[in-house]
Amino acid sequence: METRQPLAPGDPVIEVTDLHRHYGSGTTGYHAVRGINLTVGRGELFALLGTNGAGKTSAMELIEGLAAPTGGRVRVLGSDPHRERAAVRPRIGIMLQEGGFPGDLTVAETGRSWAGMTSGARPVDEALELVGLNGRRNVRVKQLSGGERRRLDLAMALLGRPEVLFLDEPSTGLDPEARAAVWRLVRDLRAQGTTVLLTTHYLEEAEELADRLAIMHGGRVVTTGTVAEVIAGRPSRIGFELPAFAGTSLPPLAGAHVAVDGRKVTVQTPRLQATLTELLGWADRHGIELGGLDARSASLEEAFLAIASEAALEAPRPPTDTPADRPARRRLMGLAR
Ligand SMILES: Nc1ncnc2c1ncn2[C@@H]1O[C@H](COP(=O)(O)OP(=O)(O)OP(=O)(O)O)[C@@H](O)[C@H]1O
Repeated sequence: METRQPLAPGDPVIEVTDLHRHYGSGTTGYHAVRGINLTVGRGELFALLGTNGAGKTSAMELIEGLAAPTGGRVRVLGSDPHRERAAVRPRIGIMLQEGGFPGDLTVAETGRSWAGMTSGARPVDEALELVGLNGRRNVRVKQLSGGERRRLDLAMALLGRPEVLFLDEPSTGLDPEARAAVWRLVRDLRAQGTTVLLTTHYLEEAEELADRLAIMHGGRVVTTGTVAEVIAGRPSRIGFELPAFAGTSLPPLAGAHVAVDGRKVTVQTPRLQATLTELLGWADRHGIELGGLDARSASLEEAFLAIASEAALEAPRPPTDTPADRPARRRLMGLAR
């Protein structure tokens, strides 16, 4: 009989040490994952972000056990997910970027055939209900909209009632309402103790959901931490337009960086409140109206763009031809037609 190690909240569920992935060999080979380290605790939602081609999917596949690493070590629920996949697979759920389920099967038939390959711990109807697809049970997969297919991919990942859920760009192609519903579902699953590793291009999604995140570039993790930690130290921004005849020059704004483009002014400052107070006091004293005044703390998006452009100066260049890696991924899951 299967024995499950009881895990306490926060116990490491995913442990990745010095992970490498190399595709091909010689001059045509490419080192896509270059020594990443990360740990995800039980019930934690960790988001893997990065520029296109940063190596997120390549790393995810190794952590999911779909491929063997070139170097380094992965442990999921204490086991090697590739070599000990029979032990790990029933306890994890994987939502691929494109599920690739046969188009001629109906939603319910897809659920039944996929349930046969999982522990079957969650009934098909319950999984379809969770993603709002119960009303589409008798529709063929090829007749589903892109967003509905995405939700079917998620429902299939939930069938085994997984302890660890891997979500590869889960809300791509979803309308705002469906995206909000997926976020609610992911939050509920996490609240029930499910550990989630997620890749996304939507920084808002990471901001909404992630307990911690890592930003990858050129196969490496360039930054990791909570959203607040990643944003910390990034300057806030004040933008406004001066009137045609301001009649006086801007105040010194200690510690801030000021860029003037015609009448448009952008101020970057590590001390938003102090700089804004100084600026508004100056405008008030001189009777100057600051047009379109906008002051905001650094967002994850700004932090991401700054980090990515800093990292791009040092990162290796990827190959120019795009390999057909996604079909390979479906094949690894046993889904290719
Ligand atoms: N099968 C393969 N053979 C050779 N190179 C590959 C293969 N699969 C991926 N790569 C290369 O490895 C790099 C990382 O790709 P990967 O798909 O992991 O990045 P990603 O961060 O998921 O990108 P995206 O955000 O665009 O999905 C890319 O330069 C890609 O071209």
